[in-house]
This record gives sequence, structure tokens and C-alpha cells, in this order.
Amino acid sequence: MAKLEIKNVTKKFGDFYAAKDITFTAEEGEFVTLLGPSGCGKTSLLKLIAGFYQADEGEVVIGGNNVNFVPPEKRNTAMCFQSYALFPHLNVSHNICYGLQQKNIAKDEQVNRLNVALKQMDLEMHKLKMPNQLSGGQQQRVALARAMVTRPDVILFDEPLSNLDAKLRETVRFEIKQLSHQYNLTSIYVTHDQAEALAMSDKIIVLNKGSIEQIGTPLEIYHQPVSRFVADFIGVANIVEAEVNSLGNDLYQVRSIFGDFVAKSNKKPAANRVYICFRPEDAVLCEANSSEENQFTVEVVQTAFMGNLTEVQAILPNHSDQKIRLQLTKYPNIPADKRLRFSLPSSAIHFLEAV
Ligand SMILES: Nc1ncnc2c1ncn2[C@@H]1O[C@H](COP(=O)(O)OP(=O)(O)OP(=O)(O)O)[C@@H](O)[C@H]1O
Repeated sequence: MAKLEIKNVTKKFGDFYAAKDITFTAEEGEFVTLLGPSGCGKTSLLKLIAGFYQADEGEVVIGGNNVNFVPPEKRNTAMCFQSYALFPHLNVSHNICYGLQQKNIAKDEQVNRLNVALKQMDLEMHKLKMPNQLSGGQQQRVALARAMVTRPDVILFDEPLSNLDAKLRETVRFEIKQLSHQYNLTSIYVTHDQAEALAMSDKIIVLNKGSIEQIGTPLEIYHQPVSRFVADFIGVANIVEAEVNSLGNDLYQVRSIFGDFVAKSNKKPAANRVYICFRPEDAVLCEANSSEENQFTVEVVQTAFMGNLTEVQAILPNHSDQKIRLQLTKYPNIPADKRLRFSLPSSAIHFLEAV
């Protein structure tokens, strides 16, 4: 049985849908991320799970029980906010124990859980400090410890890393992931940062305007996006219209402004005319007279050396309005005419929605 089930949940504000017929599950110990641009309804969904909002339609089921009419304080969830929401007048230990006192957990048990949490979160030396004496990362760890000690059925994270600097964000990102797996926490994590979602999640739910666009593992979401929205939002994608005809055996003839390609896909295209996409890193530099498949030529507009790779911005020679982005592991020799030839593996071409 799933730890959390969201069944056909809809939430409206006036005529506006913050959540539209949302259905997904989180298994025990699963790390599920709600990912999407600002205003797509991520926080509203967290609030529906926590009980701060009530669904207009559908069911929120935690541990097998419908909690639609259970108030927030009676739902066994814990929330970690981006602002940490630590009590400024309580020291680290008192902050961590706050939820345990509210739940009338016996004093000895409170001390046990506190000591374990201080150790896990590497906070022992800070246990008597006040929140304003802690760094952002330490405050985040206190907030996480405070949520974890209550042993919630579901732990809800609302962009918890957005106030941290880039380096610390990466460290805390790994800590949260490791701790949630170590303690088998069922986590619902909200972010608009696709790199964070890809790095942390067992399952990603991509939201757009209150609806689910795609549910999948990070690999599925990145390598098999189902729509232009997902392909474009997660990483960089080159997206064009194409005419697609089956050749049998999962092979397809693809005609687009790139020329004629052969694509290999076990997913049938939605129609004869669809959008197709490929990732910048999938195109491979090749020689003019080489025999590699699916060759095309681009005209380089700009290159950016990024250390481990080089970003190439280009156009198609006969379609100067078609911008293309490519990524190369080696800095290319750009010839005088600025033209580079690439090949694209047939499995790198993905079918998106119908045109
Ligand atoms: N209490 C409310 N009353 C009216 N509209 C609301 C309310 N709460 C949220 N909304 C609207 O619902 C939409 C979704 O908001 P929500 O906070 O869930 O988005 P989000 O994806 O979390 O965005 P962000 O990443 O910017 O936090 C927004 O357009 C917002 O203005």
C-alpha cells in the first residue's frame, strides 16, 4: 500500500485551477519531487497534503486513511520550509524537540530522539546555540531534524534549499537524499530547480498550470520527455516539427528541417506530424564523408567553453531562424565557413506531442 495517495484532486481559487485532477502515489521511503515553474501549483499541492488547504474534489489518503477532513495538526506530516521557520527564541535542542512536546512524547524518549538527531545532523556542538548564531546550512539541518524526530508518515519539503548558496545547496541536497533513504522517509519535495529534482528524486512529477505533464524517474523524464513542455523545462532540448512514417521494427523515417533522419523508438508517435526533440549532448561531430547515420550541418554562431564541455549555439544554414544548441566534450576546430557536421544516433530522437 502506498504511504501517500493523491486521487483526482482538484483545488480551485475562484475560476483558477491551482490543482486539476491530480493523481499520484508515494510509496514508503520514496523521494517524490513536484517540479514545475513558478505558479504551477507545487506549494498548493503540499498544502493540500498537509491539510492547510482542502481539496474541492478528490481524496488525500495517508497511510491508507482518507484525511480530507482531518485538520493539519492531526495529520502525521511534517513540513520543512525554505525559510526554515525556526523559533528564534528557542535554542537548537528546544527547536528540535518542539514537535515532540506538542505530541506529548515522554521526556526520556524526547532526549533519545534529540541525541540521535543531533548526531545524525552533525549538530552536537551547536545544540545550545540560538538560530541567529547558525549558518544557513546549519539552520536547514535543524529544520530537517525537527521534522524528522516526529517520525512523520510523510515529510514535506517546500524549496528547502533556495536560500543557500550554490555550493552548500549541493552538499545539503546530498545530505537530505541520504538521510531520507537511511531513515526510509516518505518525502514530497517541491522545487523549480530541474537539476535538484534530477539529482535527488526517485520519482519526479512535472506540473504545468495545475496539471501533471509527466510522472517518471529522473532518467525517464530526461530521456523520454512526453511533451515540448517537459523536454524544454528539464534541461535543454532542440525541438522541431517533423513528419514521421513507420518503417517497422521500431524504426521511423523522420522528415524535418534538419533533413531526413531515421529514428528508433519503442514509443509510437502520437500522429503523422509531431514535434521531435534531441538533447544537445547527443549530437556527435563527424567528418563530411563519414558513414555515420543522421548527418546534418550547422553554422556556428557562438561557442562557450565551460571547462568540461563546450556549448555551441548554431543555426541551420538554410533555416537561419532555427536555433540549435549542441554540447561537445572537446573544443571543436571551427573552420572559416563556421560549418560543423554532426551525426545523431537514431535512438536520440524523441517523439513529443502532435503538431
Ligand atoms: N490562497 C490562495 N488564493 C488565491 N490564489 C492562490 C492561493 N494560493 C495559491 N494561489 C494561486 O495558485 C497558483 C499556484 O500557486 P502555488 O503557490 O501552488 O505555485 P508554486 O508552483 O508553488 O509557485 P512558486 O514556485 O512561485 O512558489 C498561483 O497562481 C497562485 O497565485
